[in-house]
Amino acid sequence: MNAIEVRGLRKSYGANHAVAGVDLAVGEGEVFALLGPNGAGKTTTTEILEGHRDRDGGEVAVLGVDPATAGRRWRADIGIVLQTATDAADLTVRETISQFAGYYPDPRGVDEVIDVCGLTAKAGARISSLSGGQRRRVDVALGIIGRPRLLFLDEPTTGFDPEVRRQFWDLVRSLAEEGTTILLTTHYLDEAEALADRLAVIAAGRIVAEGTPRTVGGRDRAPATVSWVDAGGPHELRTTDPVRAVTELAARGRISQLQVRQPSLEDVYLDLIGAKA
Ligand SMILES: Nc1ncnc2c1ncn2[C@@H]1O[C@H](COP(=O)(O)OP(=O)(O)OP(=O)(O)O)[C@@H](O)[C@H]1O
Repeated sequence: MNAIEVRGLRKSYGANHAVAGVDLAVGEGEVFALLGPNGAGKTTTTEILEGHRDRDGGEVAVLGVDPATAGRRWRADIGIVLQTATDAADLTVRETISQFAGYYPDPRGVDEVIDVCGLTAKAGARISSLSGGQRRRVDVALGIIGRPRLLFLDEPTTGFDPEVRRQFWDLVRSLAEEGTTILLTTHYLDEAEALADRLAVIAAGRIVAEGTPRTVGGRDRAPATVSWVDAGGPHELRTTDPVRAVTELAARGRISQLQVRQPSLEDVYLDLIGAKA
């Protein structure tokens, strides 16, 4: 059974077809990234999967259950880290996490979660005194405290400094190793590349490409860019056979600053969403 199975999902707000026929399958234990520009329909899609928004059409099964009719047991298997930060309460980090732990039948240890989320030094601090990135880590802690089988991460590292982002990636990897299925929404393509087994690019409510970070949108078959400088100045060549291009260049004599660049995930992504001519 797939952890997530979606067919023909549709959701409109008036005349705005925010989700216009999305098909999606995420296997158990997979880390799957949903990419797309602002307003593409990612949040609408994930909120339907989380059971937080109703849909106009299509079939949806999350952990084998339709989220529109799912009950408390299903909810205990789902972890959610939303875009909005935790409300600034007067409770401390430890108190907040302990309180949430009480909502679940088989929670992780509070101190273990505080530790893996890098919050040990702040465990006794009030939530209202935390920085934006620290609060975000509390959001993540609350998302994983219930030991979810499926974790939704909606732009989880926004506001993280580079070091904390790397720690967070390690945390996601260790959750994935434990078998947690993860649906990640992100605008950071390096994050998708580092974490996702597979990804889908969504634009204007439709999936425009799906694959692994290496192959999506024909990335593995796309032309490479060879650039160099010679007596005539800088040059650039797009070719599907960079080895041959480099061999020919080398035979020609004096060149410098030779570079061969395969298209990055960002290049492919921008092409897919029509951001480049
Ligand atoms: N509650 C709502 N009422 C009306 N329109 C909405 C509502 N929520 C979303 N929309 C519209 O639906 C479309 C998809 O929005 P959605 O939030 O799903 O996009 P997104 O891909 O998550 O964007 P972002 O990257 O900015 O978070 C947008 O055009 C948005 O304006």
